[in-house]
Amino acid sequence: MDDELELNIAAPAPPKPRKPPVAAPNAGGAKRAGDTTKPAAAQQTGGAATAAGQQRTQGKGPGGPNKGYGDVGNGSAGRSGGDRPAGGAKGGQRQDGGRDWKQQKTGAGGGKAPGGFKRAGGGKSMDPEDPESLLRPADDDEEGDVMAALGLVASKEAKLRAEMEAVGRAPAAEREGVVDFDDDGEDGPRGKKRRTAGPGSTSGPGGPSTGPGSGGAIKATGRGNFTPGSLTHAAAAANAMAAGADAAAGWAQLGLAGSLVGQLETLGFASPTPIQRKVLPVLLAGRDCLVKAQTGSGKTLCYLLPIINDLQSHQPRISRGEGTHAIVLAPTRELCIQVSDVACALLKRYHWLVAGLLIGGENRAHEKARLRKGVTLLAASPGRLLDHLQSTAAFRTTELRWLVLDEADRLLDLGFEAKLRQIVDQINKRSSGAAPEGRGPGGSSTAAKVPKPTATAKVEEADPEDEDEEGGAQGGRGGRAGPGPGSAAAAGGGAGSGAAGERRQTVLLSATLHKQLGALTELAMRDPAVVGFDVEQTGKGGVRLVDGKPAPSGGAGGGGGEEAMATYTLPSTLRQTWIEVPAKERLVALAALLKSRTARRRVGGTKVVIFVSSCDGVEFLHHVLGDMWEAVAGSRLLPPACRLLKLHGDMLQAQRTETFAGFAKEGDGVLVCTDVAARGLDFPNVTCIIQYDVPGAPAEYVHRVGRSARMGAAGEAVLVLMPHEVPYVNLLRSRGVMLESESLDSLARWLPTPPEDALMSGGAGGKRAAKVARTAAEGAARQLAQHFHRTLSTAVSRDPHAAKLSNDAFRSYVRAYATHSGDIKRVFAVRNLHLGHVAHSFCQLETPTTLGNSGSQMDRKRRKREAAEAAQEQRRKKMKYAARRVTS
Ligand SMILES: Nc1ncnc2c1ncn2[C@@H]1O[C@H](COP(=O)(O)OP(=O)(O)OP(=O)(O)O)[C@@H](O)[C@H]1O
Repeated sequence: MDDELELNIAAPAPPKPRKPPVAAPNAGGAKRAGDTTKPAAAQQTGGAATAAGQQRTQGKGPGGPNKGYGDVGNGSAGRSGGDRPAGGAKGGQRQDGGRDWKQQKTGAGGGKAPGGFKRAGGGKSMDPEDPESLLRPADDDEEGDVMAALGLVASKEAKLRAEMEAVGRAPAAEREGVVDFDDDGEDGPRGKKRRTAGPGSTSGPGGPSTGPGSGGAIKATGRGNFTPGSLTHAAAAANAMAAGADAAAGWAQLGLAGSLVGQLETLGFASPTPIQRKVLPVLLAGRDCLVKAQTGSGKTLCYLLPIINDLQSHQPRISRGEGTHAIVLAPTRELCIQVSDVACALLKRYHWLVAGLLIGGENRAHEKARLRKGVTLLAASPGRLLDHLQSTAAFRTTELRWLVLDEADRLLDLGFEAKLRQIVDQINKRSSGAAPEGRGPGGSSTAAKVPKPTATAKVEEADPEDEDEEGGAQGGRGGRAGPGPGSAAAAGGGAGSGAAGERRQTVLLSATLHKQLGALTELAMRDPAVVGFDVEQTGKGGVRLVDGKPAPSGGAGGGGGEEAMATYTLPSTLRQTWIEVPAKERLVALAALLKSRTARRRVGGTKVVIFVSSCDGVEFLHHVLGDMWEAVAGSRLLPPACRLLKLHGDMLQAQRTETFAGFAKEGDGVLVCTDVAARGLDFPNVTCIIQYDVPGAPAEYVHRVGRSARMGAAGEAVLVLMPHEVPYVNLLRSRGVMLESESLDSLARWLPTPPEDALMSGGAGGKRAAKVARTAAEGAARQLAQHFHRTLSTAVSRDPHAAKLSNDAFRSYVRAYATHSGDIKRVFAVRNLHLGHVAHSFCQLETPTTLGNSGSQMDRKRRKREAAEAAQEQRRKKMKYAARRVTS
């Protein structure tokens, strides 16, 4: 049976009974009656959507009734998907990469001379015009397959081109079940703040003051970037407002309560986006749902609105004492903060519903206290949630009705899969009345008396979230959080059945969701609707998701399989280019790109995000492009109002949160970051994404560039590639991602030039460069830039702090490079790196002969500990100072 391709995740799909919630003991909540139903309007809407033929429920094939799938939206039949990949655990990949490195070093004759580090041959040659050559195993050279694959790519390309031409810059079209928003045109006025308390509103602005943020459970205000009434992705809102009353009716027609519609208007969300129109009826009708939709298309409201609509409708009202009714899981802390902020804003009119946050890096004791009081809607990162599920007795989830996996493909990846399984297991145990370890059954009050597990205090240092982001557990500081496509397919038997599963609605969303079938089994979804996928009939009466073209036989090995075959749709307002840059010119090219992209200030601000593969890399660039640059060049690289910020997983949470909020509020700014900022973050007005270090799988590319061109705004993404990396462009193309090329020479006027005095003091080389500078020939710009680079490198080598940053960054870069997996590894093979030139781009005057220890897990932990100690010392000094002032 072709069970690898089929979604076999559903139990029979009876209408989900809503059990009357069981009031938590000692929670003070009166027993409620009649709270089991959804609002009638919601049900009607859901029904209407079904009747309208949007929804096709298939099922009851030979494989059992649990193969039923509703396809909402695009139902066109397509080709079957790819195979399950052949494993490719990260650890193995890394070892593999390590071997590459060692072999290369020894094979190249000791590696003393820079050239000695260059690849010592090996590896099958790739045809840059043939993306399929990247997918085949090295020994697969059957001509028939090649021609077939090329034919597929060519036809896919032709189709995409035709589509792009047809769409042009025209209004939004929904292609392949994914929504575009370019009908929203240019930026418009922001949504006016209107204080419209809808009919169902129970507490208007003047209502009880205990908003969701005031209960102690939320620290929303000022943390995230969501400020009610200050939508900066105003295109959709403007468009909707232009439609006037009709637009406002849009929310109500979907079946949302009047009070919620009123709050949406207050916040400036005048009408639903296309993806919201599709998803809301499904969720309001009580179904589970898988959603694949473009970055920046409004997926957050797709799940928050049905959740809030559901929670606010209960009579008698839900009380905090009942514990948590909805959990939203997200892979990064910042994304959790963002979701929690939006939830808080939407909950303003429902003071009895409380939103909160559980993320690594925060104080556990405070979180426990909040959980004890009760948090109705939780945004959580997996590690910290699991931690509390296992150790916080007062954390009540018996009433859990909603489980949302935002960026689900990332959460189902290797790094998170085990945690996710344990989370679902814990939730199911609790919901079915079984007590978590060390607790008496059910009763929270009993449980609350259980002595605090001693392990809890100890884990304060060994933060489980260390392993969550940036592939920490595998790659350390220099590690890459590459998705292990299909990795979750190894999940065992479903754990999510029984009472818990029956009551719970589960939602999975991502711009790059694909078929992690095994892990979906764990989630026990029933009869989930799918939005944004193609589906097709299987020969056995079932239905399966179709996402792109099938994998060539034999697969890509390692990281191929399902993800390898996925195709993606990006906002048509996003201009995507790639630029080929030799390794040794990378840094000056980056400087030129930055200058060119920040030179002109856009209305609303100019923001650039630079993606780098390691935390060390971020630290190095932040120092060199900031302070160091100014010292060497005599002037700032960036315009005066443009701040340079950094964000990575090794920063203390307080610094991370500050940067996150700061960059969101900033008018102009440049953020150097790792992939910790690649998913879900909604920084307003990001005008350009620069991928300085290559992403891993195409899905990572999609999420990185998705930080720009959100909600119909214009944006740009530039991918910097070394010559040997150019075939990646074709790989992207085969996934439906089309890039134009830009040449380094087109940036000539922005390349840095050394100050005249530096030239004159630079010996014979400098004098020659000075002469070139005076002739001002355009072709000389790169030469001059090289000279500037040497001056900069000398300055770095003389400054011990900068030299250390440079060393660490170089090593982490090479380590991260070695962790590329699957088909990507054929393009980004570490043996293809000219290490001498790469070292040069990190301002090294000589090629390091050893990769040393930087980037190791231990090293990473040590640095984090040191940073924490330094911060504590600073706090201590501040308190001492404050105390002295008080006494004097
Ligand atoms: N109906 C709407 N009208 C106007 N703006 C909206 C609407 N819905 C969402 N937005 C805004 O659109 C932006 C993008 O939304 P959101 O972050 O939910 O996108 P997303 O699809 O989850 O993106 P990603 O895939 O990157 O996570 C946000 O600034 C949000 O406030």
